[in-house]
Amino acid sequence: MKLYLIGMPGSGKTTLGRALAAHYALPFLDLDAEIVARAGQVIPAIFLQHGEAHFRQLEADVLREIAARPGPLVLATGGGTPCFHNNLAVLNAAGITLWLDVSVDTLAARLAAAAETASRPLLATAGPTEAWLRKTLDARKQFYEQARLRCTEAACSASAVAAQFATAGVALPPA
Ligand SMILES: Nc1ncnc2c1ncn2[C@@H]1O[C@H](COP(=O)(O)OP(=O)(O)OP(=O)(O)O)[C@@H](O)[C@H]1O
Ligand SMILES: O=C(O)C1=C[C@@H](O)[C@@H](O)[C@H](O)C1
Ligand SMILES: [Mg+2]
Repeated sequence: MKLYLIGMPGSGKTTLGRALAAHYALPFLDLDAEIVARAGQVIPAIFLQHGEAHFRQLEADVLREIAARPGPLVLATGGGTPCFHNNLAVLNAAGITLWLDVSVDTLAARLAAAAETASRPLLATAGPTEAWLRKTLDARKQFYEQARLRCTEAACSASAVAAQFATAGVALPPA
């Protein structure tokens, strides 16, 4: 069983993904990091040199490769992953999707640091962070809502999510 974390930039997919992988003793992968390794360029450079459409194609290709691998893993997706190239269908077909449903206020506070913005090209070029987050969440919610499971902000810790999985009968290795 593969576990796929989806949600807005700053919602904590990478952070929670690492924690859940440790909790269940599963391999952890971060889709953004896999794309960087494949392209040999950091994400802002991919956007700058080749544009978003090229990034989205790479993202879709690498996602499908990971989904086709045998064995369980935890994958932190990119913020936009479920919203392009029918990726949501791939995610829901091959594993359990979990949406980290975090408020715009919290996202804005977490992403306020300059280093957080610089590594996220859509944010870096968008103008005021909070307005971009609100507009983007409005557009993406229809995709995120199709996740099989959802954690709201206070319950997005590894222990709370593991308890939710146990209740939902999600078949992951015992912690
Ligand atoms: N539960 C949490 N409580 C407080 N801060 C958090 C929490 N989860 C993540 N953060 C912080 O928020 C920032 C963004 O987290 P993270 O990189 O895990 O988000 P992400 O969803 O992977 O973002 P992206 O989509 O851009 O890759 C980091 O500085 C991280 O330390
Ligand atoms: O929200 C988005 O569309 C993105 C989020 C990041 O995880 C990266 O995948 C990239 O910067 C695009
Ligand atoms: Mg991340």
